[in-house]
Amino acid sequence: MTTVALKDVTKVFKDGTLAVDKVNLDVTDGEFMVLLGPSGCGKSTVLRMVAGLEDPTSGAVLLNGELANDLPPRERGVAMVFQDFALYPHMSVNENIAFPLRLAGLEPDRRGERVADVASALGIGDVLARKPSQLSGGQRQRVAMGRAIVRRPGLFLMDEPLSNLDSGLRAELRAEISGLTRELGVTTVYVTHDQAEALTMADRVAIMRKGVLQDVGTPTQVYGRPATLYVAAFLGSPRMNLLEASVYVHLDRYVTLTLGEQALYLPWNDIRTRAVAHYHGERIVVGMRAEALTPVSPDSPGDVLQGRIRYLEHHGHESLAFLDIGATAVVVDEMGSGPVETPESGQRGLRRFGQVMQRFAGRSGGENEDEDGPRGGTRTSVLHDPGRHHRRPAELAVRLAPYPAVSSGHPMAVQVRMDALHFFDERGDRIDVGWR
Ligand SMILES: Nc1ncnc2c1ncn2[C@@H]1O[C@H](COP(=O)(O)OP(=O)(O)OP(=O)(O)O)[C@@H](O)[C@H]1O
Repeated sequence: MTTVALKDVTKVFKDGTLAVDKVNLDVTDGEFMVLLGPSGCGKSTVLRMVAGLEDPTSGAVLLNGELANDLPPRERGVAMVFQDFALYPHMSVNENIAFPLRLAGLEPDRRGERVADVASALGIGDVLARKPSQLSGGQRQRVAMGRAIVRRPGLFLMDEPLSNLDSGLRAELRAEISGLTRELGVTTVYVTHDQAEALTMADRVAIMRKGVLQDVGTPTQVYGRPATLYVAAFLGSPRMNLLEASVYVHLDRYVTLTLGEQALYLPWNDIRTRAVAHYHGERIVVGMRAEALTPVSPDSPGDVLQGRIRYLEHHGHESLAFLDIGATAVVVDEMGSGPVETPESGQRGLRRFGQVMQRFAGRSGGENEDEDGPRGGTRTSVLHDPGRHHRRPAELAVRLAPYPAVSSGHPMAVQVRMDALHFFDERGDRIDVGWR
């Protein structure tokens, strides 16, 4: 059995880079925990501190409830699998997998049995005599996995193990890896920047941004009830529509959410209305995923937003329409990576890269200079900071059947599923509406 606990773990590198900022996380026995976040957010540093390859600057790493800060890596009972899995090129697959057992002094017969078991579980039993150069990328990664599990570790640490593989193989291997670790009952911490990997493989997902843990929960929880605007924007494809809304309370009747030129109404008897009513006279962010929006005819009654198609994207199995609804979108710096505010750290360069990419994708209406979203960076308001550009005209993403008989410029109305709305305050934290 292995449990992992991080208590207020912080890592500041020698050059002053704050890579991990007071992270608290519990991984239970047998759990498959995925650390998810963009490049540079500190995921690998967390993993390396659990492995003992990096010392925390402050805070505690506990393994099975015991303080492990000073425990050497080899005494931690962990096996690591990296993105660039280094196999010994001169050894056969068999010898590669058996290597840790040889080091541990296991007899040849027992080694052979263990290797055969592992190889058959991973579907590489027929290539045991080959050298790594004679294997496909997927087979090589399976051998690396085999070498990690053959020692029967208490804890697997995997750092982007699939990122060098093509997408078909990734999908196949992610099912295999999560199936295998569950079968073995081994506690696993798995690092990725790929939300599909996280949502399909994890028992729970821990989402990081700029060294700060944003949210921890089952895939359903973090997708269905994101704790911050950042998590809301990071998870899901297409991205959640995040619209700036002004709140106005009509006591005992309803609450108006004004979205630019249009409005939605929350009836007073709706359980969520009271929580949102606290923001009377203020601006909040209303989140709506594409699945909460259904195209309807323009004269339909009810919770309907009117718009015009700005552009269409065809994805084969579906098409997406992006509607201009005369509202303002809140842009979260989801590409922002790197550590928390250290001026010399290249942060600005990374941001600028994000801006260039956004412009390249035709998605930027503002300059986005110095963006800082929720839980990370300088924690400024995402809504009320006149010196920063966090907004642009909203392009409401709506799902349509493949190749619909509409085109850019067409008017379109969408019915909003009011029970599927998400609300965030000016700091980007979820407004607790007392349900879900
Ligand atoms: N030895 C080091 N010295 C200084 N800074 C470092 C060092 N190692 C990592 N960093 C910085 O710490 C931050 C977190 O890095 P880390 O590798 O943990 O991120 P990550 O989320 O795993 O990113 P990626 O997915 O790109 O590997 C980054 O800004 C990185 O540049």
